[in-house]
Amino acid sequence: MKQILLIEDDVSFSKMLKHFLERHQYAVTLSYNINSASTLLKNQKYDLIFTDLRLPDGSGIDLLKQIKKDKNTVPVVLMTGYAEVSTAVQAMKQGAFDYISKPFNPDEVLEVINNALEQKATTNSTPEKINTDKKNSTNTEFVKGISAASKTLNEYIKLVAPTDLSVLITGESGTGKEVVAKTIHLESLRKDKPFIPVDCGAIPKEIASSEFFGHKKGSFTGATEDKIGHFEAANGGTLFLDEVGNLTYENQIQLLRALQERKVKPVGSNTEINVDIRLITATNEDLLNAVEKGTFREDLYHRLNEFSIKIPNLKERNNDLILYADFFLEKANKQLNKSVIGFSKSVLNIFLDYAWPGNLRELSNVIKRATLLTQTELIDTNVLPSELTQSKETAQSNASFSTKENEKTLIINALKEANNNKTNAAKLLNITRKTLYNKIKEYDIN
Ligand SMILES: Nc1ncnc2c1ncn2[C@@H]1O[C@H](COP(=O)(O)OP(=O)(O)OP(=O)(O)O)[C@@H](O)[C@H]1O
Repeated sequence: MKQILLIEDDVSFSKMLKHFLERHQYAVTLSYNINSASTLLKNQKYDLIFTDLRLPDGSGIDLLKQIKKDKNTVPVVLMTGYAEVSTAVQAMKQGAFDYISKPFNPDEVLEVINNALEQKATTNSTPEKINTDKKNSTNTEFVKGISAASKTLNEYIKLVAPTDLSVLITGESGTGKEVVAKTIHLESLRKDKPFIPVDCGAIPKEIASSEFFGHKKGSFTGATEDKIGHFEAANGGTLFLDEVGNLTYENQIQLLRALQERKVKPVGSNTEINVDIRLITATNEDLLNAVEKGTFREDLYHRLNEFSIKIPNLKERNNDLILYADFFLEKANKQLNKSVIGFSKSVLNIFLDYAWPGNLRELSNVIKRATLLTQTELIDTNVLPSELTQSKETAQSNASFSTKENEKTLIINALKEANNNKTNAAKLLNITRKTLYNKIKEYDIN
């Protein structure tokens, strides 16, 4: 029988909860303050800790910190009053498994407990809940989306990564082409070798061969030192050529030759160097069109395009938006040393309605700026750039219905994604479980 330590100073409420849990086959030990809970924790192992936020001798967060300090991996769930939700969210950032706000719905309690115990069974380490769920095992800053478009993308990445196929990544600016290239590298057998990104659009054509293949000291004016080229630097690993459509015809020939022969010769050298690289390229222009126009070599195009991946625009993966917004907020908080908790409802609606022409990069920038400007716990509309709020105003007259519809669809999708698990669906939507329950009722979702 699973052991739960329940810490709650409201005697009648704690007894009621204890009976309820015992009826559901849990063994419950009661404690009314932090002091006695700490003693109990020293002497016995529990599977779960359920603690009130406010206790007579301190806060549930103090206890949580102590538990984490002792490297105890027991999941901690906080119970809060409605007004304390923001503190509870902070607690989750400190490693609490979840929080549940009073008054409880019995189903909610059981669901949270099941989730916490399941999590405990599958992990031996402290749960860094939100982030580990979203990131892949290689620990890049790659958030896996949950929309259908993202799922296909993730599937392609997973399939192609362990091969040595050349990958051509296409997608609009800011959709994450470089992040995907890096993720492929990190999920490949070459992950311990270098990943060398090169922006082909930024290399003047006169020095492109020296950049790619290196040069010998004195081989041309200005060559004051030997220089290692990108191919050699990437040896054993992955070379990522961004904006590959910008290469001149002559550079394309040199590149093709190096890829075919797997050898490079630094400018001014007589010796060829063997190179073993995996090539990933990216472009936001239509390379096939360039091939048709004769500005991009067809043989090189096929050499680069052994496998192609198209990254969807952010608008095509609206269901991922809140997930990404949450990720960028966490990142901005860390970078700016702030602790903004989330977004107001109107901001989320604006985010969901906006076209995001600059894709994930624009979302990231908007959130970083808003985080910097926010003096309260939530990002509100007053810190959004005018292009977002203006487009909302013009859209507002005919979009209020679609916003509600949007919300309902988002909730249904999140529930589907989470296999009907309300806790996980609420997390995907970045709302509390309580709000999710209310909305399920409001929209009459089964
Ligand atoms: N899956 C993802 N998870 C987390 N962050 C992401 C993801 N995809 C993109 N980003 C972030 O979005 C921003 C843009 O990504 P990136 O530079 O890879 O886009 P890009 O398509 O290569 O852009 P460009 O075409 O302008 O070179 C970066 O800040 C990146 O960290």
